[in-house]
Amino acid sequence: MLFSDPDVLAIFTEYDQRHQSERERMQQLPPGAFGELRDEFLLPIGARVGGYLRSLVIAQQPARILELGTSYGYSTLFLADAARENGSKLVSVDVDAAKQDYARNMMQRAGLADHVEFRCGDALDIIAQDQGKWDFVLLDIWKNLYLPCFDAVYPKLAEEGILVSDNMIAPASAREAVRAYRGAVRGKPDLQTMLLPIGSGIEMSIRWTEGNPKL
Ligand SMILES: C[S@@+](CC[C@H](N)C(=O)[O-])C[C@H]1O[C@@H](n2cnc3c(N)ncnc32)[C@H](O)[C@@H]1O
Repeated sequence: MLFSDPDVLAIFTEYDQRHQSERERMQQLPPGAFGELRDEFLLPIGARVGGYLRSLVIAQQPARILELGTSYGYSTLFLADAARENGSKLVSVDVDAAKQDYARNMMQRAGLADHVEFRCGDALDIIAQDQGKWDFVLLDIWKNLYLPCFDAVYPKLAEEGILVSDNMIAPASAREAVRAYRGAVRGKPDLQTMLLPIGSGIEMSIRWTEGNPKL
């Protein structure tokens, strides 16, 4: 079972049902129509990645978690549930206020609202405005923004902090942006990085700086 709390599980089931019906709708769209409609869809990380990230966060116990790309709150549900378990602070960022309102309502109904702070605005501005370090970052916004977001968030990734990015394998249309992102990540000598074949492909990068006494 993904969630033991029945209120959280009920909200996950709602997301899952919406996702199933959206998949059918997506398959019926005429070629080229998706681009204009993409904000109507959840575009979620999926249950396997969500479950993996929830376990990872509970195991790592990050003090501060940053989610770039709230959308309607599907991935937020997994991170907020883990944040509650740990007493971590989760900040979730999206430029679309209506989607965040939906996500906020879902987190309230799940009983997780006290464990998420929603920040609405451009991810690059919000990253720049926050002076603290991040112990866990989920990067899941539009793929052309992966590289600038990485450049902005990398200096703020804590020692032993984990950066996870979604869509490293699919969709194929994101490949070019993903390659540029992966190249930049691999250029940083203090990041250890692994591509995991889970869901649409996630990459996990951990900061281990030379001189860390654990090395
Ligand atoms: C793929 S969706 C996120 C899906 C979500 N993580 C989930 O699993 O349900 C990408 C999101 O990035 C947001 N986004 C796009 N450009 C942005 C920007 N410049 N700043 C912040 N969010 C942005 C979009 O509004 C969209 O909701």
